[in-house]
Amino acid sequence: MNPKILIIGACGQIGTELTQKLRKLYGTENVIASDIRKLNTDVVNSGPFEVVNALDFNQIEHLVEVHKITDIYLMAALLSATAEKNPAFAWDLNMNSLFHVLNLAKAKKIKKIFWPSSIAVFGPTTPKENTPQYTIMEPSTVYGISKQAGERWCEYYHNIYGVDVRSIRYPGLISWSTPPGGGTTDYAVDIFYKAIADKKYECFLSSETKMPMMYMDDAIDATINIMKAPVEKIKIHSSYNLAAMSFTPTEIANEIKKHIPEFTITYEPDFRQKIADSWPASIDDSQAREDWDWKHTFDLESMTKDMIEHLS
Ligand SMILES: NC(=O)c1ccc[n+]([C@@H]2O[C@H](COP(=O)([O-])OP(=O)(O)OC[C@H]3O[C@@H](n4cnc5c(N)ncnc54)[C@H](O)[C@@H]3O)[C@@H](O)[C@H]2O)c1
Repeated sequence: MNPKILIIGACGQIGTELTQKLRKLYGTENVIASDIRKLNTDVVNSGPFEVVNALDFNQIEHLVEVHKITDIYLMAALLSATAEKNPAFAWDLNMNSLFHVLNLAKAKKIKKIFWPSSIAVFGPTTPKENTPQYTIMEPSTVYGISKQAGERWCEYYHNIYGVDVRSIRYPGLISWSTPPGGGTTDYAVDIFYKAIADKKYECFLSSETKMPMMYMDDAIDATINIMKAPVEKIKIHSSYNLAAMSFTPTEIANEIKKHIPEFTITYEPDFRQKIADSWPASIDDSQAREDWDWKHTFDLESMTKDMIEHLS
C-alpha cells in the first residue's frame, strides 16, 4: 500500500523537487504539500496543498488526522546563514518543529519520519578530510547546534519510544529549479545564474574553500531511498553521512569556463567564510553505501553540464 505523505516546508529548495518526485512515485493524491505560505505555484497547483505553520502542533496533528498521513517529511528550517542572523528563532523553529513530528510518531499517529540533518553538525575540531560517520562534533553555528541536538533527539525517540525516524546529513545542495534558502553553500548555485547572465561572479567564499556538495537529483534519490529501505537496513538512527563530490570555488569556476570561456570569478569573503571554515572539506559516507545501498550519479563535470543546459 502507498504511504500517505505530508511534506512540511514543501516550497523550499529541496521540498519543491521532493514533492514532484514523490507525487510521481506514489500518486498526486497521496502527497500533501504544505508550507507556511503559498510560496511556489508549481507545488501549490500540482496537487493537494495546505498552509501550515511547522511550529503549530495542533495544525499538523489536524492535517495528519484529516488526510490519514503515515509519513512526514519535515523540510522546514532556518538554514545556516539565515540562522546566524536570528539565533533564537532558528533554535525555536528547528527544534520545536522536530519535536512536534517526533511526538506524533511517539503517539503512533504517524508511522515514519524523514528529517534532514546537515554537514553543519561538524565543527572546527572535526577531522576535515574524509570526515567519518562517528567523530568529534562541536558545531559552532546555531544551525549546526540545532541539527546536532536534533540528531540526538531522533536517536533518543527511536531508542526509547521505537520511533521510525530516518535522516541524512545533506552536504551543500545544487539545483536549478528553486533558489536556495540562505545556506553557506548557496554560492555553488548563484555562480551558475551569474555565469550565464553576466559572465562574471563575485564569490562570498575564498578561492580554496573546499566543501562537500551534491546535485539535487542525487539528494532526492537518497531521501526517497532511505525512506523506502526495509527498517532492518537502517542501522543509524541519528543521521547518515552522505557524499557525492567536493570542490572549491576555483574548481567549479574552471568547470564552468569549459562551457562559458569568458566567465570570470572574483572573491570577496563575508561572514559565511567563517561558517564554511568550520565545516568538513570531504565526507566518508561508506556506512550509507553499505547499509541501504546509497550511490551518487552526478560529479562536478556532469552536474555543471546539466545545470548550464537547464538554465541557458
Ligand atoms: N539546501 C541545502 O543545501 C541543505 C543542506 C543541508 C541540510 N538542509 C536541510 O534540508 C531542509 C530543507 O532545506 P531547503 O534547502 O529546502 O530549505 P529552504 O529554506 O529552501 O526551504 C524551507 C521551507 O520551509 C518553509 N518554512 C519556514 N518556516 C516554516 C514554518 N514555520 N512552517 C512551515 N514551513 C516553513 C519555508 O517557507 C521554505 O519553503 C532543512 O532542514 C535544511 O536544514 C538543506
